[in-house]
Amino acid sequence: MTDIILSAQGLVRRFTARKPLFGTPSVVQAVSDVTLDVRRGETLAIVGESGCGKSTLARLLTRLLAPSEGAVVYDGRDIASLSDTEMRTLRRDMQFIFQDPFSSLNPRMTVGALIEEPLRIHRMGSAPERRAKVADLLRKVGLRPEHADRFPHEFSGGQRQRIGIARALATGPRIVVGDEPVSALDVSIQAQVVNILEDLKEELGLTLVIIAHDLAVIRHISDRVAVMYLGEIVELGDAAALFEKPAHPYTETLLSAIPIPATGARKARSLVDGDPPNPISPPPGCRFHTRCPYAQARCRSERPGLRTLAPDRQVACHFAEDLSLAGVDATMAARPAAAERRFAVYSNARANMTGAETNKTKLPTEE
Ligand SMILES: Nc1ncnc2c1ncn2[C@@H]1O[C@H](COP(=O)(O)OP(=O)(O)OP(=O)(O)O)[C@@H](O)[C@H]1O
Repeated sequence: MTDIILSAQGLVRRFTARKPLFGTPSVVQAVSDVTLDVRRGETLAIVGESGCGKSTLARLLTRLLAPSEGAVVYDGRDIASLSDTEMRTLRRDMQFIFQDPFSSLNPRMTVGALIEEPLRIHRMGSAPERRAKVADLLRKVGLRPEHADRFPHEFSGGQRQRIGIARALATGPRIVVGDEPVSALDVSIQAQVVNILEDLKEELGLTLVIIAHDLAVIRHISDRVAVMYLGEIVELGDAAALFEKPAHPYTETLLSAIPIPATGARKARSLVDGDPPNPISPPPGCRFHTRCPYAQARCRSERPGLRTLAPDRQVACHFAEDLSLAGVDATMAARPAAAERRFAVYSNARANMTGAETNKTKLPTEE
């Protein structure tokens, strides 16, 4: 048995969008050539701003969506080639937790019926066995068996997401993919739900893929992190090392938006402003160059591929060595030496640009 349970191989997914003024169809490449392995038993987080293609990638991985190009391989088999019977097994093995616990649960079904539904679809167990299973699942997610007779609207957002988790676990999956499973919840509830997921992952030996736009949410539970920008993975690696030393300027930006716990409410200032470019016409060269404080001529013309920078670290940046190995980290505001080194890298990069080419950027100063 290999330690890779699921892998994306050169995945591309295009959507046809309509231009509002002329009605001419245009194509959005939501996922562009993504290659990624999910290791058995790990928690892999996929992070990035809204619109970068995270949900599309999650749907491709679970076959809720078919790729335009590339393949998804589960346990050594391309899932596009599975027979109907094998596909049913795959549906049992892979479950999805949706972002919005308010709209993803049918309001007309009792909680018990909602959790039991996947068991009935897959013809698993007799009616009494299914009822016992529902009670067990409710307990597992911190609810009570008698909650089975109530309806979703009787529960808070956090409780509804627990119901969503119980439903996802009903068939005994091996992989659970959570598409921003806590982002619709109050911040105070998010950690509770994330912790439940993590505990269940350990208890049941699951593999977890968690989609998030906020690194703070996944900081303590992920083993590895994949950072996406405009449809591409720009950095991938061991979570602790990546949080300690981001190698891609975009990862650094995401990290700099996380509050620093030791200093209370203070935040390090984000390095880039504005929205990402329109995915219908992504910039040439490195897609991040229009917002990157370190961008140089090469970045505007040459697209960097994902390459291995260190063991368990891949990055798509021409200058990753210069930037990451300079000792930059997200807490630079509290570490003057690191901030100075970063400023040196930043100044050198800026010195190589002409005034007209310089991106609109902020210096990495404290708030
Ligand atoms: N069915 C669709 N038709 C047309 N365009 C789509 C469709 N689904 C996604 N897109 C586009 O693909 C890009 C990626 O969308 P996706 O939802 O995967 O991003 P995301 O990172 O998950 O964003 P969010 O966090 O907002 O859900 C976006 O530009 C989006 O508008």
